[in-house]
Amino acid sequence: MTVDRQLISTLHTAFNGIFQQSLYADKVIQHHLHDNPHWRREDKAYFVTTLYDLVRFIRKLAYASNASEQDFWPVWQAFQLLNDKPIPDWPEMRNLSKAELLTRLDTASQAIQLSYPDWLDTLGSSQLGQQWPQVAEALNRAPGYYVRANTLKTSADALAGKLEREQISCEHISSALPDALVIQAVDKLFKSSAFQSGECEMQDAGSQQIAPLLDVAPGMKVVDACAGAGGKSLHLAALMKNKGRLLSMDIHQHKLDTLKKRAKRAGCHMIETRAIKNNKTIKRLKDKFDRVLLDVPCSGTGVLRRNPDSKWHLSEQSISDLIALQADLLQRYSQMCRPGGKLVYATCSILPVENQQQVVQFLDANPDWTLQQELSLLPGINSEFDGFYGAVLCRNELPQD
Ligand SMILES: C[S@@+](CC[C@H](N)C(=O)[O-])C[C@H]1O[C@@H](n2cnc3c(N)ncnc32)[C@H](O)[C@@H]1O
Repeated sequence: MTVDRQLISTLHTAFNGIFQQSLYADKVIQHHLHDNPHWRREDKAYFVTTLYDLVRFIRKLAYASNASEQDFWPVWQAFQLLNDKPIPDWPEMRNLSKAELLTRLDTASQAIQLSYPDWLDTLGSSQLGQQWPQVAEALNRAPGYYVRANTLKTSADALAGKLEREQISCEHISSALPDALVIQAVDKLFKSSAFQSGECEMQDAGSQQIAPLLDVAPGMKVVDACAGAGGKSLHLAALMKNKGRLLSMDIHQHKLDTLKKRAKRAGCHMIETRAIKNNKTIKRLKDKFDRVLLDVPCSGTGVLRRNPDSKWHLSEQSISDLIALQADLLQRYSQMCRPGGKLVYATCSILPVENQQQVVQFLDANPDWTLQQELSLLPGINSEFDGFYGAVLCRNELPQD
């Protein structure tokens, strides 16, 4: 295989956009794909997978090639060598061999070998012990792509047939995830008629395991208090068969606006949205709901496969701020649940300090709640999907007089 100079020059520009101008990798990728419509399918695939891998492994590649993390050429050359890809005869290439790179890496620290910041490697090890290296490695792999059949409009079988007819090959995952399909050719999905007519939503198969924890039924009153753009609200509406009340809230109106558009496409007419302006918005809803979903802001460490650049943007301080916010939201927003109702506390974090430890602290301070069930999806340990956590908490009935 020859290496195309124009493709690699574009990769270089994209790399600088991410590492020198701090642009988000997905935005940079979208921009360059748009600017290069003539690229062949394999060029596009090489560009996207290589750029994401450079982001994932930048620390390791820079160390192995004895270069700065800002220095594209040796980093890219190390990537090519370590992945047994061709090295062109260009003046930018150094006199490097794969054996030399591997020898340097042999004596590198675990954080460098796994390509994580030191502080995150230390935190991961202290939180997950011996499981951490496996989880860290799994989070360094490219993600799979999944859709959820919108059962308000179709079934997973009918959707699979329709996607296949549109040249999007797909497969059922398991009977435990009846509405989930894994798909190839993700680039074709958004233009497909199945997607445009609201018969499916793109949603990781791990994420699809959160809404069912709420054990909703048609006619219930449910609030999704950190709804964002509505991935889980749409799933809840489908599980409720569009019957009852589903209030989707967030502090950001623009996310709720996106949610409204998605809800319209998906035919989820039961969804009402409300922006949270202050604590009064929450207090007014005290004891009002049968079910409360708190899909709280978190480190996103469970979804690093999709957002590999975020491991370089996170910090110990940002995680400790998030932990304080999560505890506060759990305490205040849980009051919207009626006695006898249920709340699901969820994150896309793999860190117990954002998950189990938050729940233990909440239960210690709130004896009228009990833990019914916990789900902890750890990539590389018990899940091939993204990392998610969900705890089902029940608010005890008030004692009868
Ligand atoms: C993990 S994301 C939610 C993802 C969403 N549930 C989904 O499935 O697509 C967390 C959301 O919490 C929102 N958020 C942040 N602070 C909040 C607060 N004080 N109250 C409610 N929502 C908040 C963020 O805007 C973000 O949309």
